[in-house]
Amino acid sequence: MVQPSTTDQDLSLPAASLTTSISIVDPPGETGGGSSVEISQLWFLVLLDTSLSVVLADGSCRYSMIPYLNIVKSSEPVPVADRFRYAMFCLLLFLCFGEKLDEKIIKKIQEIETAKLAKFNALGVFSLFPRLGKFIFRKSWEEIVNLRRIQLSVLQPLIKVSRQRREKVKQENPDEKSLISYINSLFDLEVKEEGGRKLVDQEIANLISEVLDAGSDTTTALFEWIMANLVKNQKIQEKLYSETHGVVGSTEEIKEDDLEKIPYLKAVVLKGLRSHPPTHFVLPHSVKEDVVLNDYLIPKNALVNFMVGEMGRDPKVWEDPMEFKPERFLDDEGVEVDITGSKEIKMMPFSTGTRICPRLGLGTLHMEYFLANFVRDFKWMCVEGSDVDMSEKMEFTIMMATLLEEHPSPAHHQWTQATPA
Ligand code: HEM
Repeated sequence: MVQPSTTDQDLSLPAASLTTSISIVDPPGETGGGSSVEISQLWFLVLLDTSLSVVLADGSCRYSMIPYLNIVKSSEPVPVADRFRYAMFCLLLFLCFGEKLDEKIIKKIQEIETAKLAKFNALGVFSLFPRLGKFIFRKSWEEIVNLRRIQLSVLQPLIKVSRQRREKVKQENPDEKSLISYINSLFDLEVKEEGGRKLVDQEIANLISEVLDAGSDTTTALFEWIMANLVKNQKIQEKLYSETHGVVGSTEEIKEDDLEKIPYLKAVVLKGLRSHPPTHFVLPHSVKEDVVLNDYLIPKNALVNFMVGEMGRDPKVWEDPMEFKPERFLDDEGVEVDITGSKEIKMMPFSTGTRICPRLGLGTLHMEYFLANFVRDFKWMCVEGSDVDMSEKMEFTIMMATLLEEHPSPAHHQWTQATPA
């Protein structure tokens, strides 16, 4: 979800975490089984060797493979969500700046974002009412403001370099139609209400920070929930594997165009979005005029929110709502469900209306891409004798209460869940 800032408009949203033992074995139907080192290497490779979204000047969006071949060998269990979140940070920073940043800078930016969100979450319900929150939690608020200063000091040099580069390219070729990045589009933005002025660095830093938070935690939470469900529901995992394998085979890389050919993959992602939406509320909205709804008066400017989590789990709308049944999203013609709210609202993980998540397509694409690659390359299982703990924990998004961990072992590669804190 969107990064809470220190303006009155922002809020931080709830989240949850998981604990289980999971081992990776050969995909169904495959023979042989790589050694632990090979599997270990592949695991990290799959996480970090990822496609990056590249938006062209004509508005088209393409994925090009830009590898993050950051193979890590570790004998310690590694929290899966942390690795995934880092991979998302790499992706999103590339999207923002149009270039692969130095790893140290990526980690620094991530560290500041994480600290900021943690502080904001600590405000609890007062994050919804920043004016009050500022007053009651003065010290925490000062810390948040300080973190934002540090954040600006890290982002500002990057913004400066990008701005100079942009100006140089424009001078040399005013009709330049090459690759653009998010930051370049921000440089071109004009604030009409304020005489067409351009955005200042602090505003650009805020918008970049918003994308990082909105795009990393949401996707990470959803990924962890879907993987946990696939571990619990082996038949569904096998079906997903065979449908994915049927389209791409075992040797080829799964590309964006391939994802379109795997309706079952889309159904699995939709199922995850329905019963484990990363945020159980949207950002606060308000009505512009007094409105009467079902005999209730909603006064002008009153804050309004929606119980997104409850909607997707409503037994009046969804039979056996917590059952993992991706089939219910499929009909003879493929995937059948409207998640934008334009026809009906049975679930709204991305919200609806004019403030609907602006990167709904990108979020779904990331999820499908990672899941397809994960399931095509490995079989994910609980380590014998353990089960997945599906309790929820509220953070910035709804995470698993016990962290899912990847745990290298001499015999084979395993995942275990961390002991709940
Ligand atoms: C599974 C993935 C995602 C989910 C479930 C999700 C969900 C949401 C929701 C519920 C909102 C609030 C809308 C409202 O208040 O009405 C939102 C806003 C937003 N999301 Fe996403 N999102 C996802 C991925 C992403 C990604 C990948 C990006 C960026 C790369 C992104 C960028 C944003 C931004 C910038 C906003 C704020 C829009 C505004 O202020 O009007 N989201 N998202």
